[in-house]
Amino acid sequence: MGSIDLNSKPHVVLLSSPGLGHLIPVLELGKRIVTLCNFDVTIFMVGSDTSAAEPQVLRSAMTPKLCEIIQLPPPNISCLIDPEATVCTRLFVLMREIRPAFWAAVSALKFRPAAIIVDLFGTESLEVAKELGIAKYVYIASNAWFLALTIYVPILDKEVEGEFVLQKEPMKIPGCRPVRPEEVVDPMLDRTNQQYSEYFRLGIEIPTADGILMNTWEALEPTTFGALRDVKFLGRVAKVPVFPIGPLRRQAGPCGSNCELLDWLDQQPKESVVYVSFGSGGTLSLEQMIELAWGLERSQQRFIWVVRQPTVKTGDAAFFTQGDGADDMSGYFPEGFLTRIQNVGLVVPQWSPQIHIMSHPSVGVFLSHCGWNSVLESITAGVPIIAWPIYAEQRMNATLLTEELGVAVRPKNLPAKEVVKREEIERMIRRIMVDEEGSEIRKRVRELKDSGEKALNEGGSSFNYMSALGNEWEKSWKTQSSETITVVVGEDK
Ligand SMILES: O=c1ccn([C@@H]2O[C@H](COP(=O)(O)OP(=O)(O)O[C@H]3O[C@H](CO)[C@@H](O)[C@H](O)[C@H]3O)[C@@H](O)[C@H]2O)c(=O)[nH]1
Repeated sequence: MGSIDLNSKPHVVLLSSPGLGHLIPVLELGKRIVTLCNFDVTIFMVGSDTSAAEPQVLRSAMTPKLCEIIQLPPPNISCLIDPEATVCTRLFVLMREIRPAFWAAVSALKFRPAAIIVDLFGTESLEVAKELGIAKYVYIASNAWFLALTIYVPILDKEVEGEFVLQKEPMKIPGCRPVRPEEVVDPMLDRTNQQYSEYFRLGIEIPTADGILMNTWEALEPTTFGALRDVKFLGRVAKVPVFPIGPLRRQAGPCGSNCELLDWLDQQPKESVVYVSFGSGGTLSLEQMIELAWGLERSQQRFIWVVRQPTVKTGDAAFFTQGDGADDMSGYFPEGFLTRIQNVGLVVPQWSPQIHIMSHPSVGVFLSHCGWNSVLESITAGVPIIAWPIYAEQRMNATLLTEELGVAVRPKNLPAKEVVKREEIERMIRRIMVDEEGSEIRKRVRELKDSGEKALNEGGSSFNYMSALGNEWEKSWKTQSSETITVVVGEDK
C-alpha cells in the first residue's frame, strides 16, 4: 500500500457482497462520495456469475465512470457449507473467505485509503481496516429499525428463551418499535441454524466499526435514530455514531435494451399501471403465481409483472440460480392469461429496467417484496406500495411501510407462509388504484418523497452527515503519517 500524497485526493475503499440488492446501494454510495466529498473511490465487489443483469448494472453505473470497480475472484465455498445452507449463510461464509483477497488487494493499492467501508455481510473485513490502521465503517443499505434489531440480537439472545418466532409477545428494543415474532429477520427464524450464529456475530461486529452509514434518512425514522444515539436506549449498544446518508438510489439513464417497455408506458394514462417485482432474487410458488395472475386480471388495472420461474415455495431461490430469462413462461399462468391480458398487461422475464419503470409517471403502485432498494425507489418516485414481504428483513420493512409510514397496504397473512388469494390481491390493488384510501396513501408517499429530497439536497440532514464524514476522513487522512505501512498477508484474515 502506498503512502499519502497530499497533492492527490483522499481515497475511500468500499467492499460489496454479491447480489444486486447489495451491489447497487454500494455503487450509489461510491458515486455519492465522489460527487459530494470530491474523493476518489475504489469499489471491491464479489461478482455473481448467476446474475445475467449484473454486467448491465455495472455498465450503467460506470457511465460516467466515477469510481474504480475491481472484481475480487469469488472463493470456492462448496466444501465449507452444507448443500442446504441458506442464502444468508452462503453470503456470510463467502465474505469471510474473501478476506485474504481483500487484504491483499487493499495492501497492493498505490494509495493509502482514508476509510474502508464494508457492507452488512462484510463486517469480518473490518479487521483488515483495523490492522492497516485505517478508519472503518459499516454501510447498512436498509432502515434504522433493522439496524436496531441487528445490534440488539446479542441481548435478545440472553433474554429470550426458545425460538423467537414462538414468542407470545413482541420483543422489546429500547426506544424502538417492538418486533413481533412473525416479523423477525430470516436468520432469527431458527436459532440452531448457522445463519443465526452468523447474524449474532454481526450484531457484535457492527459496533466495532468507527461509524455506521445507512441508506435512509433521519426524518423517515426519527424515533429509532433518536434511540440509536441515546445512551439511555440503544446508544449504549450501538456505541458508535450512526450516519443516515440516503435515500441513495440509481438515476434513470439511457434505457438500453428494454425501450419497448417504456414506449408502452408512454402510452398509458398517468398513475394507471401496477408494477410487480420481487427484487433480484424473489420467487413465488406456482400456486401463488396463478393467484397473482388472476388477481391482476380481476383488478382490471394495467400492469407490468417481472416473472421468474416458480419455485416449490415462495422464497429467495433465484438468488444464486438466476437463469438467462429465455424460458417459456406460458406454463406459469392460468390458461389463456397471456392472450387475455394483451394490451393491458406485460410480463417481463427475469429482470426489468426497474429504475426507468419506477421513474415513469404512468406507474401508480408497486407490488413489491419490500427489499429496501425497491422501497426507496418507490418512495422517491412518490409511488404507493403493496407490501408483499418474502425473506430477509422484508417483513419488518412491510410493517414500517404500512404501520409507521402509512404508504402501503399489505395482505392479511404473510405471503411466505400462506398463499395470498386472488380476491385479496384484487382488493389491495383496487384500494390503491381506485378507492379514496389510495389518494390518501399517495399524498403521504409524496410527502416522504419531498422529505427524502430535502435530506439529500444541500443543507439537508443526509447531505450534512455525508459532508461531515468526508471532512472527518480528509482531516485524519492528512494528519496520518505518510510512512508506507508494510503488511504481511495472513492466512486467515
Ligand atoms: O427486475 C428487476 C428487479 C430488481 N431490480 C433492481 O434490483 C434492486 C433490488 O434490490 P432490493 O429491492 O433491495 O431487493 P433484493 O435484491 O431482494 O435486496 C436484498 O438487499 C436489500 C438491501 O440490503 C434488502 O433490503 C433485501 O431484503 C434483500 O433481499 C433494486 O435496485 C431494483 O431496482 C431491477 O432493476 N430489475
